[in-house]
Amino acid sequence: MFKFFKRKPKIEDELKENPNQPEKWLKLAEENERRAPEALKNALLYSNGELIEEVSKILRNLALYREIEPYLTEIEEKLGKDYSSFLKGLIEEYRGNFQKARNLYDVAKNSQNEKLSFLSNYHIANLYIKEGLYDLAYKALKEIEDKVPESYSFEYMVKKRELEEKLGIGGSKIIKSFKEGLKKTRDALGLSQLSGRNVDESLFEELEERLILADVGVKTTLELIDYLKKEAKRRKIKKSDELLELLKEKIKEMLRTCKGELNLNEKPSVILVLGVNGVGKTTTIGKLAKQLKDKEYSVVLAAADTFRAAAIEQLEVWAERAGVRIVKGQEGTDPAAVVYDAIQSIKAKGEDVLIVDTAGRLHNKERLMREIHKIKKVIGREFPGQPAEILLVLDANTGQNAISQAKAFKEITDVTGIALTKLDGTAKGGIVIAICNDLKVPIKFVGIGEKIEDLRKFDPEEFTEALFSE
Ligand SMILES: Nc1nc2c(ncn2[C@@H]2O[C@H](COP(=O)(O)OP(=O)(O)OP(=O)(O)O)[C@@H](O)[C@H]2O)c(=O)[nH]1
Repeated sequence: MFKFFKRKPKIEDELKENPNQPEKWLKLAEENERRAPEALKNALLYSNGELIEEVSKILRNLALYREIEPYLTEIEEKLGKDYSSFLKGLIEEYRGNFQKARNLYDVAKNSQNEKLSFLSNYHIANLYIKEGLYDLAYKALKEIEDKVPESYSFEYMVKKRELEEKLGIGGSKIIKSFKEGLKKTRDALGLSQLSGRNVDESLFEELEERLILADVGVKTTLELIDYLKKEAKRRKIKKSDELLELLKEKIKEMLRTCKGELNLNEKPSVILVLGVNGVGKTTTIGKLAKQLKDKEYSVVLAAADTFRAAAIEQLEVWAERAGVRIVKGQEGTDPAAVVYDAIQSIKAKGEDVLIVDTAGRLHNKERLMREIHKIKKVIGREFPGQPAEILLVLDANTGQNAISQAKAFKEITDVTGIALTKLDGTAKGGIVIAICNDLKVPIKFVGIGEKIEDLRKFDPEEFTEALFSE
């Protein structure tokens, strides 16, 4: 007997019979692209909005943004403005109108439907990421961290972790002491007081004033303000928070060009340290010696600032503190002779790093120039191509003066890196941006206190975040 084979009813027939099967409308949308827009609309309506996540995924996969538009009015009437705004947001995002999309998601993000609220914030965060506004993206993600649906949990976690990496937060990347160290500058800049304002001429003027007060320097300040004005116009930025985000990312971009590792590729590596008296040269040498020793380098100091006995003694104190050897001469000894002795000594003992302290009398430039050239010659004769690093120590408190000092030293010798001290004691931390932008010399270290551990490798993200974030 032939069993009568009942043809499996087509989805359409089943839905004709009973349209209230939202999952089936989804399936129809996936199988029949021509009917997909109407099917997605029905899936959404018959599920009373619960299938918004699945509907938006199919909409995105099939790029049916134009085709869904005719159904938005009915969706708004039956489900509400939050749903139609979210879908319009998807359409604008697809078209690359990020600002418009964000405004539409803003309407949907407070929806009663937790999933719709999550999706709207998630899309807002993604748009901020696309525009490089990482802090705002992170804030948007943080707002929804307890609303993440299972289907998004991995993707959400990865995105959040990536942002934490970019922003250098979480973990101990922005160390407390560093943030404290920059408190005076952060307070002086007072950028958080500019939050929630409209973007207008008075805001730009106030921002300009604060940047100059923090010693960013007129040239760099005007460059930054000019950039912000152009970008605010191009991106149609209305709120100060987005503008400040842009400023932060621009400063990071600027400072990244000044990031540099200490050059220790040779053995031994000779580091020549320059700087006028009082900037913190000896202290910085002590801190650096300790840091390198902690990294298993064997370090020797050469007291080639023989002009004053006090300088020799002071270096001895720091050598003691850091637990490293020191080679010195008598007060008044030829500095190059001290360096020669130090070189013979480390050649005999096979140490890794020689840090040479030099005199800091810039007022007698001719003499200083002769001294430094002679020292460099002795070093170069013994170790061709060295010194490996010529580190100029500048005092952040001296503000724009530090720049003229740096320019003077650059006339005497090439400078391969800067150590900027006393950032903790100054409200003029903006000098870091000015030095970077004016001198184009890598900033290798910043000093943030008198203690031996108060020397940080310069990290543009860490520095900028510490300037901006409370
Ligand atoms: N707050 C603070 N003080 C610092 C920092 N670096 C150095 N100092 C202080 O600045 C003063 C001068 O430091 P020195 O290392 O003696 O400066 P120098 O360049 O060697 O000066 P001379 O010894 O005269 O050659 C000292 O009191 C240091 O403790 C820093 O990063 N923060």
